[in-house]
Amino acid sequence: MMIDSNPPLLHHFGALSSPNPPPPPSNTSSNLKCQVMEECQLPLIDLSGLNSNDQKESVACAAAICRASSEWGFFQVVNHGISPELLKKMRREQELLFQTPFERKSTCGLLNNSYRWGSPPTATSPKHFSWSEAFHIPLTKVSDESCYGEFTSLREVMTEFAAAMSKLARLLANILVENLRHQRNVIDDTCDESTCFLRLNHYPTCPISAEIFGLVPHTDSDFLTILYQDQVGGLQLMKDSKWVAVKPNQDALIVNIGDLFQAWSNDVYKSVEHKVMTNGKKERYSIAYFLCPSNDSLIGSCKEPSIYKQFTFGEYRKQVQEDVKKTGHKVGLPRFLL
Ligand SMILES: C=C1C[C@]23C[C@@]1(O)CC[C@H]2[C@@]12CC[C@H](O)[C@@](C)(C(=O)O1)[C@H]2[C@@H]3C(=O)O
Ligand SMILES: O=C(O)CCC(=O)C(=O)O
Ligand SMILES: [Fe+2]
Repeated sequence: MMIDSNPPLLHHFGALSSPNPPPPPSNTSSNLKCQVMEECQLPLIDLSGLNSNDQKESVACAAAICRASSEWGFFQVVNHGISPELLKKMRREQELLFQTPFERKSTCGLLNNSYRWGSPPTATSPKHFSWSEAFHIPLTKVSDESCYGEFTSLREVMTEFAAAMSKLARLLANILVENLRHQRNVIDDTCDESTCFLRLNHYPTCPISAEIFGLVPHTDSDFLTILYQDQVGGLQLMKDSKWVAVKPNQDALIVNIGDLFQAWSNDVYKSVEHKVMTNGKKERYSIAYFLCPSNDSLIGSCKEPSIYKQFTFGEYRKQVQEDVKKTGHKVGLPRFLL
């Protein structure tokens, strides 16, 4: 019997689509507009500017971060302080992890039992289905020996990787907070090691159609996300009401603003919708670091009049989960408009 490392995506997708053969996900109006895909270079920011002795240069670098967060909600950073060796080691461990037989990944308690595939499990239509698998791990569990079984080297590398991503995420988030001249340090007050997440994503090749989602369109529910992707491509984001494809850059990490920074900044920083499209020939890997606060953290606007009701992060997550369960998709911030 052949042992498969991939989850039964084809079987599950087929069951959601009828008649035979399965059609691609039905196009929303915004998807229809993107038949000819534009590829974009995200704003590229060299973080070595932040350490410059020339104050003008460090101020300009911080300003570029804030401008991109407001105009694009997305940017890429080079000279980010995470060594290429560590990134390479992390990718190798990620590949080995996902090559583990599906039965084992999904049942043996690996990484805090955080394995998921084709999510959400409640998807009833192809347009809510994600052709991917992931481990979504709370940072508190990253160094926990009991989460790894025989994957001992994964633990060592992932602990180092998570620490480096945390440091970078905090650096960027604090620049964004300071830019709005806010007194309280919202990041240091609400986020710590125990509240953030690391998500290891794997997008197996998809033999059906390039119009199937690797990850359904969504915004991230955090303050900000740092993404380490491979060179395959497939990430797309909304820019000026059009889907544009992100051109991979092997020296860069991608940063995107999440819903909490949009709410806190009263729409100055933008949490932009993004998605991943599948590839028929090449599998794809990425890792996302989510800078999240504790569930009881109150998120309110840093200035008046506020566009959104105040909410705790716990309330926000609950609402997202309820919406995904009921409607198949995340509604997000519009639920909290005043
Ligand atoms: C299918 C879904 C799971 C997800 C919410 C969503 O409707 C869309 C994308 C998913 C995502 C990706 C980023 C974060 O990991 C996450 C917590 C989020 O806010 O959107 C997850 C959601 C999830 O895994 O529950
Ligand atoms: O894999 C990617 O490029 C994006 C992943 C993502 O959006 C997420 O994990 O929230
Ligand atoms: Fe995302």
